Amino acid sequence: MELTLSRVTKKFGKKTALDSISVTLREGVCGILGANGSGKSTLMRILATVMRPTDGSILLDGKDIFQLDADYRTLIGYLPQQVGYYRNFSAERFLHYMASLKGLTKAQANKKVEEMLQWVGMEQHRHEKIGKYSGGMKQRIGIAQALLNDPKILIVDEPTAGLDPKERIRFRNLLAATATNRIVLLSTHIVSDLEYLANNIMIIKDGHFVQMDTPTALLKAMNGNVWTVATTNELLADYQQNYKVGNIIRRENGIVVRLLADEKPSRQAVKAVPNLEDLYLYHFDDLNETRPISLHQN
Ligand SMILES: Nc1ncnc2c1ncn2[C@@H]1O[C@H](COP(=O)(O)OP(=O)(O)OP(=O)(O)O)[C@@H](O)[C@H]1O
Repeated sequence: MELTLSRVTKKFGKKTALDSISVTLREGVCGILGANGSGKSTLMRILATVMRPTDGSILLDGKDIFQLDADYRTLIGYLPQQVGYYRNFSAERFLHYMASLKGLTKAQANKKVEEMLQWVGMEQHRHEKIGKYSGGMKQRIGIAQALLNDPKILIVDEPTAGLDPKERIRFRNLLAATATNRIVLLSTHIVSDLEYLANNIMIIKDGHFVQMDTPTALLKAMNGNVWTVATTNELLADYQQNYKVGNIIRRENGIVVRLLADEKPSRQAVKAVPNLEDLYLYHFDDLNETRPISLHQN
């Protein structure tokens, strides 16, 4: 199965949210990595056919998804960033409602709702109202509804935003278990979501396609660009001014800075093994703005 995007463009008035994206997606998890506002949700909405592109085409095995229409929609599962849950519905009622919208028969729905409630560990909460659920519980019901029709293409938009670490890991594990024999598209700006999950990572920036490759290949390309440097408080500002700086670790006898540089930034710098945070920092340069630098006290 192949989903082929050719020159997919989306404009909102003068704003170009997606600019001529061409890429082919195959089975496995593809993580779409981009800073806030880079166009991830727009791309997901278009792939879910909630929105049409201004230009370009998307073919599923050679057929236009908008022409396939309902035949395409029966193949997809979509968990949007914001789900309009019915707060007064219980999980069980909500899943039955979604199953009927997806065209499952009563017998199919009974079987699938039961299976999903158990799979996401919500069987004990099935009669409670969704309005009372935690963020993580809502996301588990969200992924359950997306999988009711056993979709061949699963689209999940920033599913772990706002979840606590335990729920995030739980959700990631659920997603990992769904990845065989489907195209799974997962948008995120949280790199750790992709570490264990993604077969491929697509990087988009300001609506542009930057690159797509396996995490291993993306990290290999950064070999020799990531360094750690033991320094002092006084010299820290210099490094921050001249390099993209990631984690700063404070130790009793000084500071260790992780930074990106094409060449050895100082005599005492030591080459580090690149990780996905470095990749994010390399492309987006806004680690310091979007997330506070973690100050580990050793
Ligand atoms: N309906 C809309 N009308 C006007 N502009 C929009 C609309 N939807 C998105 N945009 C703009 O398009 C750009 C891409 O937005 P999009 O929501 O796709 O980004 P994103 O990467 O998903 O961001 P986030 O991580 O914050 O959700 C942004 O500049 C956004 O303001």
